[in-house]
Amino acid sequence: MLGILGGTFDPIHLGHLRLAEEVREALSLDRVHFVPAAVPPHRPQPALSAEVRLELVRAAVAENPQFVLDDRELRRQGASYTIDTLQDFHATHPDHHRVLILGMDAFNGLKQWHRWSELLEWAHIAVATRPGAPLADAAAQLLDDHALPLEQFRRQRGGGIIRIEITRLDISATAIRAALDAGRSVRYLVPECLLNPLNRHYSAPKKSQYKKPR
Ligand SMILES: Nc1ncnc2c1ncn2[C@@H]1O[C@H](COP(=O)(O)OP(=O)(O)OP(=O)(O)O)[C@@H](O)[C@H]1O
Ligand SMILES: O=C(O)c1ccc[n+]([C@@H]2O[C@H](COP(=O)([O-])O)[C@@H](O)[C@H]2O)c1
Repeated sequence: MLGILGGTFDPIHLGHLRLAEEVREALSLDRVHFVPAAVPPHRPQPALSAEVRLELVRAAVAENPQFVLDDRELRRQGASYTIDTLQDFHATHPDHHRVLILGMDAFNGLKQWHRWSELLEWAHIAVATRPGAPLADAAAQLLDDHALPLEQFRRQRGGGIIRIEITRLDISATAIRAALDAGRSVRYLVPECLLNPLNRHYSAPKKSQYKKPR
């Protein structure tokens, strides 16, 4: 089974990496594809350019052989709808079952997604706990309607939703951008190898493809 972790990754942080690692382990996934969104739907556009977000994800996943940088959304035109991404994974990896990995905040908003009701035709969903994001009532109903025990989840090609308790790391890209903007340290919130590139992008906005953080 392949894990698919989509995100704006503006920037990628240790919360994303632990999310991927713990879900990979819990579900015995072969690997996790990190898929940066080009034009993320339903939110303001990212502060960092797509090229910079891609390079930061590349550096962050480089040392884990079970993590893969996947730039398919950056190669597409227009909004990065997850339904299109899942269908594309089906085309490129027809022999692999797919698991879409979501933090609870993202799962709570799932019913606002483009063609959301078709997502489970193309993948399972794994929902991970996240501090500050309790399971909303409508999402709890969705989870109940599609919950599958682990054994069946592994056997079935898609259609199941599984909730996974992960280490609760209260880290967000929003807080990281605010710290960088204010010139504060983000050490131990992002992988060590991202500190220099991030500080560069935030201290030299005019020379890079940097856009003013919102
Ligand atoms: N600390 C975390 N714990 C669990 N899940 C997380 C965590 N951070 C991000 N995620 C999940 O990772 C996916 C991509 O998140 P995203 O790139 O939007 O990061 P973010 O930190 O939520 O960013 P922002 O603060 O800009 O909204 C989403 O499914 C989100 O729920
Ligand atoms: O397909 C959609 O309509 C849709 C709506 C909102 C979010 N998503 C995807 O969900 C992932 C997490 O989104 P975000 O905004 O938390 O970074 C990312 O891959 C987005 O492209 C997808």
